[in-house]
Amino acid sequence: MRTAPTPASRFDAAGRAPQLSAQRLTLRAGSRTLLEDFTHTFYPGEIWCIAGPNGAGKTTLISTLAGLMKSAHGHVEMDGVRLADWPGVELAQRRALMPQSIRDAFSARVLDIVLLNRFPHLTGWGWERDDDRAAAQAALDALGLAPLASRDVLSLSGGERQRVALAAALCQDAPLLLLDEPLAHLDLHHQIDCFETLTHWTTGAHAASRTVILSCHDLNLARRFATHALLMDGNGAAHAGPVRDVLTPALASRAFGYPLVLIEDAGYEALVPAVRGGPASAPKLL
Ligand SMILES: Nc1ncnc2c1ncn2[C@@H]1O[C@H](COP(=O)(O)OP(=O)(O)OP(=O)(O)O)[C@@H](O)[C@H]1O
Repeated sequence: MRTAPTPASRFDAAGRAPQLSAQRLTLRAGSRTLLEDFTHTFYPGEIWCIAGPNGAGKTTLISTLAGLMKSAHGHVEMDGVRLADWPGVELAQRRALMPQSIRDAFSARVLDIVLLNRFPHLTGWGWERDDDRAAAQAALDALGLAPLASRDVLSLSGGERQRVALAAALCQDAPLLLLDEPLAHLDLHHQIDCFETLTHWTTGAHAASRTVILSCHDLNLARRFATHALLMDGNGAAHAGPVRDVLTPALASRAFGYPLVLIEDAGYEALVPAVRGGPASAPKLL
């Protein structure tokens, strides 16, 4: 989707102020253009799934939206201000990033690892206060991790460590969550728990202030739990919009280079890979 830049102060039809906006963003990796001239505004109350094939540029985009990578062209604004103009601590109070991979270099209790993400809120000598410890405990509770609070982080399984990383991002208490493959290593039950936690996090009293942008390879969970999707093809183009308008058989087949069909049963829908030589309903790739 390539659209003209819009003023950062633009409100949507529901009167919501933009939380994050990409203005004419172009992302490159070596000689490849991953995303070209992309302009889009993200509003509070939305859960965005960034989808696309391996190497399409999902991590690159999330890192750029977080202000950790420079774009080749264009810029990103948060609350109407360019990311580059935000002081570091204030930026960390406004957006939390969960990276794709975490490597722990030392032993530490799970609770203390989660508490590290309270750093943008610490004052004075930098010691955490009761409300910081309460925030860390609440984040662990939200993801069913309270029983692991005293465990050494080095002893966790891959899925447990992934959920602790998500708890740490939640504990940062920033209204914008940028999550790079938060479902990686999680079994189906915990993937759904994770999405339900994020849905709860962005609805109700918080719908006017909180946004989630995550990358995810499971198109069906995205169709069920995300409100919007951004589908990258890795060659510069992207489609952005309501999740069911974007993660369609036609658009997803083209982006992933494999025909997908949408099957429906008892009110449920699923995008599944077409069987080679199977029924003619599978879309032909253009
Ligand atoms: N320094 C670099 N030089 C050249 N290419 C790079 C460099 N860094 C990253 N890339 C390439 O940029 C592309 C986008 O990488 P990115 O990690 O953003 O993709 P992704 O969509 O998140 O992939 P995945 O689904 O595999 O996690 C990849 O093809 C990667 O090899």
